[in-house]
Amino acid sequence: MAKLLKQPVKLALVQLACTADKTHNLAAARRQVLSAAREHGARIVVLPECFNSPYGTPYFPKYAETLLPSPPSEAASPTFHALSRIAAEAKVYLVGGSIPEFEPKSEKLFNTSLTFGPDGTLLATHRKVHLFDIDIPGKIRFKESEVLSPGDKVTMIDLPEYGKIAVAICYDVRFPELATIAARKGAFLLLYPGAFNMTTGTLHWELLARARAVDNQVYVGLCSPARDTGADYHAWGHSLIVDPNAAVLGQLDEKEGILTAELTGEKIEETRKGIPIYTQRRFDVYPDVSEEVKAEIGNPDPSLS
Ligand SMILES: O=C(O)CCC(=O)C(=O)O
Repeated sequence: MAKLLKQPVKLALVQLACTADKTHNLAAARRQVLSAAREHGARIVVLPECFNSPYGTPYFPKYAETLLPSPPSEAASPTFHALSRIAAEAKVYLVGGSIPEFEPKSEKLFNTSLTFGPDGTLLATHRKVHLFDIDIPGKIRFKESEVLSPGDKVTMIDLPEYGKIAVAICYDVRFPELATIAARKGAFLLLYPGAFNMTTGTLHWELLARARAVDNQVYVGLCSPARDTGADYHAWGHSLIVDPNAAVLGQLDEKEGILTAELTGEKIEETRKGIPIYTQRRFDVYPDVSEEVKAEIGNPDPSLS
């Protein structure tokens, strides 16, 4: 089998303290990404979900930027241009967390992640596919779909010197299908900018990272904003990197910080050799039940039915 990860690579997750001031957030992101590259030697750097705004449905329209047609003007998307410049300055692959995006043609809002290469070119755009709609009485109610529309694709990105990675956003991590398709298409690393909360963070954050890793025998990184108890939404923090055997290589607490880990192809190969689920799958006994499920519960986005 061809090597999934061609050479070792240092990954950094930047757990940024995100404020209501976009200009401040972009300057802070630049400082931290440069530090991840220059002081920690990272070549892939990740920012958190909604890193340049507070997280919450009232904020999405207010902070949204227009990305299409691409490339957007500086006025339409200051964040697009800031991320492109930061990636080129730091000479890293930069998974730019996510930002609220406004698409003028459809007049829809999306939660969108932009990834740039070390020369500052845009490599991929991922719009959050699964919107965060939950209601746990007495704990948390959140309905992204009141304001946002979902994306519709698995996002794979080819990093020529290393191999393929996949990017998705926060609630997307709860859907094993997305991760497994990405892994089967050859991703060595699944990255999720995310902002879990104080209820589901304790319950599921680490569990989901480890689950996606053990399901697929690939590296997984979840990158959160730092917790701000003065904000409306209290992010869980605890950004973490998990290896293909589901061991946690490192995890931050709730404060601002940079987490790094060295990823190697040998670890993926050793894991898959020891527990060879990769070649033991029984596709002959896994029927595609998606049509039956859609017939029973409908499509989550009625516009897709
Ligand atoms: O899945 C969860 O519990 C949290 C998801 C979330 O915070 C998000 O999608 O932004």
